[in-house]
Amino acid sequence: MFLVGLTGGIASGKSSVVQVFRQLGCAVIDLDVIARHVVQPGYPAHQRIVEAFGTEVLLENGDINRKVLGDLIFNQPDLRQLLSAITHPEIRKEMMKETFKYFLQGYRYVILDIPLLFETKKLLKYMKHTVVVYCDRDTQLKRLMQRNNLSHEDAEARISAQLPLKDKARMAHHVLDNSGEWSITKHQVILLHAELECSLEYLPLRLGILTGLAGIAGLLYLLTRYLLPSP
Ligand SMILES: Nc1ncnc2c1ncn2[C@@H]1O[C@H](COP(=O)(O)OP(=O)(O)OP(=O)(O)O)[C@@H](O)[C@H]1O
Repeated sequence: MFLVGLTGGIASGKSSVVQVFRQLGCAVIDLDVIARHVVQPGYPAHQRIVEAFGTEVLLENGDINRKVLGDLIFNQPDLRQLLSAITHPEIRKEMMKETFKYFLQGYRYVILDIPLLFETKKLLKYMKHTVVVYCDRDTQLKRLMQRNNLSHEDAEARISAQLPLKDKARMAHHVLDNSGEWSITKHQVILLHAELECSLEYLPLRLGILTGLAGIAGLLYLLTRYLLPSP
């Protein structure tokens, strides 16, 4: 099995593309969903956040108040780093668990939907392929204004706060150009899925694990056959 990191920019069409991959039967892990999951009450990261930032970051029902926490770390690199140090290992653990689950189910590749794949870079080394859902800036602006009911100025500000999509596209192995009709994008997704599904890059890990398991089974057999006293 191998990992495929998928990213894009605000309103570039990432969620729409992920939906097609899911419809094609692909395994998809959404890092945003995991990030929200690991800070739920009862999870270790939740407790550490309360210890580090105080109970003022909690809602009445005990959930983390993401807005308050976000405001607290805004422009405070030390606090932002502290929050990352608490949450990132938990997110990675959960990601590994989900990936292993898909490995056992026999998937050849798993898509990781990671909004900040190229900005944080930490997960890049695990990705065999990277995919950027791209669209030209005018289209991105128009779709963002329409979807979020934003003024031209607000939409511009949100797009400008991100790494330019053109730069991300330059860094990716595959670019899905979502500037045009949806049917054209959908066709690109189908082609990419076929390419990834045909790739033999899933074999080394699968063979490695199978060889490891066969080795352990062989060792256990030898131990029981020759080392344990016969009844
Ligand atoms: N090819 C297309 N033609 C027309 N509209 C599109 C196309 N692709 C996406 N859209 C619309 O553009 C908007 C943004 O798409 P989507 O929500 O998939 O983007 P996103 O990258 O997941 O956004 P974000 O990361 O900000 O949540 C949605 O309203 C979607 O319906």
